[in-house]
Amino acid sequence: MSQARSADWMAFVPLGAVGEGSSARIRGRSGATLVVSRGPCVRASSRRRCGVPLRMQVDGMEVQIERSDELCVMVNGVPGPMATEVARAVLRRKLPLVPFALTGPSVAQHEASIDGSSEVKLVKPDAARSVLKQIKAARPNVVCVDYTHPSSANANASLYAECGVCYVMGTTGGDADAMRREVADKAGMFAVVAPNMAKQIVAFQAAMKIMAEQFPGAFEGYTLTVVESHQSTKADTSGTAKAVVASFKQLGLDFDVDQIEKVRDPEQSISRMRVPADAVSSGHAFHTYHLSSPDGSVHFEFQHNVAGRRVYAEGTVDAVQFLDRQRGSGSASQTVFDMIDVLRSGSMKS
Ligand SMILES: NC(=O)C1=CN([C@@H]2O[C@H](COP(=O)(O)OP(=O)(O)OC[C@H]3O[C@@H](n4cnc5c(N)ncnc54)[C@H](OP(=O)(O)O)[C@@H]3O)[C@@H](O)[C@H]2O)C=CC1
Ligand SMILES: O=C(O)C1=N[C@H](C(=O)O)C[C@H](O)C1
Repeated sequence: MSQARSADWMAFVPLGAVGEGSSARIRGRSGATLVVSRGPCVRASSRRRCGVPLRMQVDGMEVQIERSDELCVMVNGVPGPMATEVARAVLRRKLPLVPFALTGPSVAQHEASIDGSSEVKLVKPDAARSVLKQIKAARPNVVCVDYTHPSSANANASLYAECGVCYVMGTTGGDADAMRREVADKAGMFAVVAPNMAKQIVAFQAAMKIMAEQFPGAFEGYTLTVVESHQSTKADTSGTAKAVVASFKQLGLDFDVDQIEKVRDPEQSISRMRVPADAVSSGHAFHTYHLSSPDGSVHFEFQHNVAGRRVYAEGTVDAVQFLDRQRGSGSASQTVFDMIDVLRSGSMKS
């Protein structure tokens, strides 16, 4: 029985891990009981079940999912650092974490442990559709969180829409307009798409947007420089910087996102951007936006510097809970949101 793992909502047992004719009883975090037994399939029971359990085969395992209409969260991109951080935040908030995560094609491991307490089975892109459809069938109120790779953001968004799974898209570098159109066109779909989930940075983005809307052209003739430093593994130009640049353009600055300077060299991050050494590779986002008047006599500088990722993870879970309330509210006048909408709704906690 050493390989048998329990979640409150699912039996997740390699065939062969339980002896023929034997069974085991495991108590989950919320007190729900899981009964695992060897037979033609693995059987499980839970206090929250509603209806006949669904059986699925994943990577040589037979898994039985208890049906339930409670909110649960599937975090895709594990074992990537951002997805892992969100999975931790889901557990901290005591929300049910789906023990499956879509993962990248080159990921060698088959499972990941979240804080040593919850195991997540990693699902390669070729099995993603089948697994997601089955999870949706058993757990209609699942919400997916996507922290994957710029190159997979739109394909994953299309898959969520195809399966009717509401989602929070944190992955940057995709075509956000295409995602919004797809969600808007599909009945019952809700999504939050945003390049930054940190409450205070979202407030800064909102302030710049409001300034640009109320005072278009106020910085006409000024010059702008934008420099952003991130860990060397970051694939794209910061999506946050691109969003802020859109407001600067409305304020009259002649600037293209191609002019955003990216710092990905650890030495530069430390010496030039003053990133703490322990955050250089483990995760950081240091942004400086500098505006100068035509004669050089007036300067503005805006800066937001984040070490680590926890602030985004907390905001992401706020977005999940916001989406869950939206879809449950019965009013569907808006179905696609950004984090400014989430902030305005009062749903952001810290
Ligand atoms: N909105 C926000 O607040 C924030 C957004 N981000 C964004 O989140 C994204 C992820 O960041 P980070 O964790 O640092 O990135 P990493 O590139 O370090 O990790 C991404 C993970 O996703 C995996 N992956 C690749 N393709 C797929 C796929 N098709 N399906 C599922 N998983 C896949 C990768 O696997 P493999 O190694 O095989 O490629 C990797 O394990 C980035 O776009 C980043 O900009 C980050 C922080 C905050
Ligand atoms: O990749 C990251 O790390 C981050 N990505 C987001 C972005 O592209 O703006 C948000 C933050 O900068 C961290």
